[in-house]
Amino acid sequence: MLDIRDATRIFGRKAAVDHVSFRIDGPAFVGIIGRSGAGKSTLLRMMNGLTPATSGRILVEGRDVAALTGAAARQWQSQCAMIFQQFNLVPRMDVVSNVLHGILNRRGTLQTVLNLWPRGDILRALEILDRLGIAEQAPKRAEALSGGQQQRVAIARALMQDPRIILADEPIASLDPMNAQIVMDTLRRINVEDGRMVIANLHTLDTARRYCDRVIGMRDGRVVFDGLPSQLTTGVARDIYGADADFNESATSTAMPTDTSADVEYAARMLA
Ligand SMILES: Nc1ncnc2c1ncn2[C@@H]1O[C@H](COP(=O)(O)OP(=O)(O)OP(=O)(O)O)[C@@H](O)[C@H]1O
Repeated sequence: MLDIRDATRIFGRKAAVDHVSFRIDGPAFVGIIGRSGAGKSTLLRMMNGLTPATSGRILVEGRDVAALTGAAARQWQSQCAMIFQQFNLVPRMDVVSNVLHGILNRRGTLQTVLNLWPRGDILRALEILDRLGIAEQAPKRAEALSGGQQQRVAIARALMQDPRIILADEPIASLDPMNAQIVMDTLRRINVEDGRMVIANLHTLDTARRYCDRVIGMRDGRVVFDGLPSQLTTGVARDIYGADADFNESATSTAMPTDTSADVEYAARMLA
């Protein structure tokens, strides 16, 4: 379904993404790992057109989405939702309006300015929030929510687009372990229950091992590992991260400590 061929992005004289090729058939959960600057974000942004490719092709069912412009590019972006580390919500706006913003580009300017939404869209936004366990937060301002709740609102906004692919750029890097687990469980549920492909840049190995069907390791813009989580040994990880012999992978751990936050009950339900 997604076939990346020789995708390259050059900034100045540096190749941030350097002749990357891989193919994903079907709705897999794929993790991309690598040290800071390896090219993970640039690759993700190339997939949905936020960063144009310098060369190469990104084929989705045979169509090169890297070559799209104008309305066709925007239409592809709506099928390929993106989630960011910093959530990218409108902080002073209520949660349900933030979710409705997922379909902003399908609406007229006047409706948008007046913040008028069809009843059907509002009900769908509330349904999605309910599914993600945060329906009771709908009337609150986004800025009043915890980081984990805000990331779930961002996921709800992505789902509002009804995307085929969800691209998550370090979705849990700003969260404590409990919320990180809730957000990853949520993404996994969407992947399994809806059959949507999820590609997530992850900064911790244990998360990649635990949630992904497949892991791609990047180093200096290139793919240096592409395999199953079980093949991601400490030696392989050391190679991906370019770390020396005293590489300690527990430093990249998000293991969950005992915690009694308000989200524990929801986490327990998700994990049951
Ligand atoms: N807009 C830009 N202009 C110039 N250089 C850029 C730009 N975006 C990324 N780069 C460079 O491209 C390289 C890859 O960056 P990228 O953000 O894709 O890496 P990353 O693996 O996602 O790192 P991190 O985990 O720190 O986000 C880096 O050297 C970065 O400085």
